[in-house]
Amino acid sequence: MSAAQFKADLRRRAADLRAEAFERENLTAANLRLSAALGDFQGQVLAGYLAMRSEADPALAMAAHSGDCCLPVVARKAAPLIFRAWKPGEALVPGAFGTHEPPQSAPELVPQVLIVPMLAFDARGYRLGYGGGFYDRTLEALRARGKVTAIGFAFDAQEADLVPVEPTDQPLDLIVTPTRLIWPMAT
Ligand SMILES: Nc1nc2c(c(=O)[nH]1)N(C=O)[C@@H](CNc1ccc(C(=O)N[C@@H](CCC(=O)O)C(=O)O)cc1)CN2
Ligand SMILES: Nc1ncnc2c1ncn2[C@@H]1O[C@H](COP(=O)(O)OP(=O)(O)OP(=O)(O)O)[C@@H](O)[C@H]1O
Repeated sequence: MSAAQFKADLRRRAADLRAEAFERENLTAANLRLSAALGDFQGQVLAGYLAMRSEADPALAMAAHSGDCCLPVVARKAAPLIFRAWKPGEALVPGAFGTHEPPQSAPELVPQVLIVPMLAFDARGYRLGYGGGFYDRTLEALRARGKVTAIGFAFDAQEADLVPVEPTDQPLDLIVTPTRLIWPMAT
């Protein structure tokens, strides 16, 4: 089975596991842990996300961040995401794939630290998203420009033994769950 097929299979199972975890997990605890981790990045531009489906919602940690915040915007398919400035409570407009995004009038920002959503992760820091390759392309482009920190935010139940890896996959620098801070092991 190819990594891509295996990923598609894992995606379906991971979505079910995440939905179950979403019902029982404590997002306040998770956000406190995320906020603590973001303490090292005060004053830096933070990219968060607007939680969809059963994603762990980072809204509290975004609101507590001391520094500019932005949200991802799908500029086009098979391209890196762009980011537009946003503060909790500000208006959003409908975007691609059922997302919501800041309006075009919001300035484009280049994040220095990102909270990254996902379906599954492993202890090496590899992650599985919805399959668009958006965060992989985005992190590749940002890392080519300079220092950037990618923090995965997830429920513990989203940990997989080994997420299948393709050459284009960009690993996470840190993963925050309601109970743990995971510093990915070198591969
Ligand atoms: N909250 C959140 N915002 C985000 C992302 C995300 O993963 N989570 N993105 C991360 O990239 C970008 C949006 N990309 C997305 C890509 C695909 C799907 C999606 O629903 N895919 C379908 C399959 C669609 C198809 O095959 O045509 C699915 O998963 O069922 C959603 C968002 C930017 N904003
Ligand atoms: N930097 C890149 N350049 C070219 N193709 C890429 C790049 N990054 C990812 N891809 C391609 O995009 C496709 C989807 O990637 P993948 O399955 O890793 O997405 P994902 O991590 O689940 O999604 P996302 O990053 O949007 O949350 C793969 O076929 C991969 O080959």
